[in-house]
Amino acid sequence: MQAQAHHRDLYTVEQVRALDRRAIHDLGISGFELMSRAATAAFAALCRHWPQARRIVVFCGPGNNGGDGYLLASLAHGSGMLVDVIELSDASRGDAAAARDTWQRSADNTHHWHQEGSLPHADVYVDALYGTGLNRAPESAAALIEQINASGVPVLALDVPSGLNADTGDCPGAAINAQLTVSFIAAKRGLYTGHAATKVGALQIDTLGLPDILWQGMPTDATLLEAMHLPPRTRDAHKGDSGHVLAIGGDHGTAGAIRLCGEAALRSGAGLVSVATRGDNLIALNSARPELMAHAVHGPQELQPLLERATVLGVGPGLGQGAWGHALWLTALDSGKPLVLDADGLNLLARETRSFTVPAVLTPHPGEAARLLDTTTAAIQRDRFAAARALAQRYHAVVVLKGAGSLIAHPDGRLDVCTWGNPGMGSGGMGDLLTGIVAALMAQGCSAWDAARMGVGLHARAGDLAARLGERGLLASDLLEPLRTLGNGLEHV
Ligand SMILES: NC(=O)C1=CN([C@@H]2O[C@H](COP(=O)(O)OP(=O)(O)OC[C@H]3O[C@@H](n4cnc5c(N)ncnc54)[C@H](O)[C@@H]3O)[C@@H](O)[C@H]2O)[C@H](O)CC1
Ligand SMILES: [K+]
Repeated sequence: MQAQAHHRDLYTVEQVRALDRRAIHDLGISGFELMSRAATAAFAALCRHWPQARRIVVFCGPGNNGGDGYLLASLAHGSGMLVDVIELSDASRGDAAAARDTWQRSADNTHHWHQEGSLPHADVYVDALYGTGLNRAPESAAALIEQINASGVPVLALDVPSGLNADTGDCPGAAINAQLTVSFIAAKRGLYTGHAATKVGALQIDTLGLPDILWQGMPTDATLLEAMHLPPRTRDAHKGDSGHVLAIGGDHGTAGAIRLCGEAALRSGAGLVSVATRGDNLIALNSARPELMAHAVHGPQELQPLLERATVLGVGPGLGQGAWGHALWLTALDSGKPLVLDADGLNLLARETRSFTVPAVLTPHPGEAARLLDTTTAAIQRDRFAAARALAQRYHAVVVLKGAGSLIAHPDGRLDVCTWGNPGMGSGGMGDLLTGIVAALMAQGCSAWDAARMGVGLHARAGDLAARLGERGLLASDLLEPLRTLGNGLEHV
């Protein structure tokens, strides 16, 4: 399997179709040849992943995804495997019909799927129902998809797990749970975010042996986030060189959130970290982490001198949306300091929209994003790429849309996708850490864009390192040590 030509580029379905057209019209490689190469690549992956497989069932849909399946079935039959093909219809057209004929000539083991029928057992099921052509929730195939998922037989998905939207990562209805997905020619962006995490399984991208020239000059939509960390400190560095983060939050009795934010900023290398919070949080903060300089702030007048000394602000953890929190939030936004907004800092922004002129990073989860765009969480998750870009445009800020496959969007349209992280990170306080990490990186001189990308990557990779002791029971504070290790580029410790 060749490494994809541009290993980090992600494409929309339309852009992949443009690549197909270029392959066919400029390189003179026919659609049927592409289909044959796809089948060959997928069959090789099947044999590598399941070397003991002797019996397979290939489920073929009406389009070219089905065509890939028919040709894979022919290859498997030719290699001596026992092969059944179950098809949704015999209405294939064009290349898919030619592929179906190829299968029919090599074996006549084709069955039409009936809802009441049971599925033949096999070592592996091959999902060739729908690929990039999926344009709505599966109707007739929904019951078949549920049967396949319930069978317990491992599934190899061709190009896209059927039912997953290759553009958005959304599943409008039933969708295949694959153990392995082999996707052709280019990485579709929907394979990396949203429901993809539970549908795709292991993912292999196969360029089908096409020459690099195919991708040159072709538009891409997004980029896979790469591991980043700051360069080592110069030997004569002192704390003043690494900026001063001011974390603002922690209403009565909510010291935990702002403490995690401050600690994460310290562990991410900020030279100084101050905390502006309610007076009754001071003892908790000072005893837990004396390196944090905690200040009791009753209102804007006490906040002002702290703002003047700060390089970057982290606003929102535990802030609340009451009079106190709102007053501090307004003063912070009017200070003209670069900032990271999270949690209630975002909920207040949803109530009083601002477009930022200073470097700003917003870190909403889908619910906060919905409030910021006056829509529903379901709408956000239906197209996370569009939502992240809409937020970045509306607020003129770098936006991190959290969730499986966090997206980092720049107001100019650039977008990175983070594939690290795990479900254990859904616990409280994880977002507070990210706020502190990003603020600390900005305080050390990173642009909002670089700080958001580096911060999301460090946060998620720290979560994966900490999850090696188990995802269940993973706590935000478990990430603080790995954060320091990764932040220094020492991930192999
Ligand atoms: N990208 C490449 O270079 C290659 C792509 N190939 C394969 O082709 C499919 C895309 O094929 P296409 O015919 O466009 O669509 P699908 O096979 O995914 O879908 C078939 C057909 O089904 C209809 N449809 C869509 N959604 C539904 C639904 N929910 N219910 C019922 N019917 C639906 C719609 O009309 C579609 O056209 C790609 O994924 C690759 O596997 C080449 O074969 C290899 C190279
Ligand atoms: K498929």
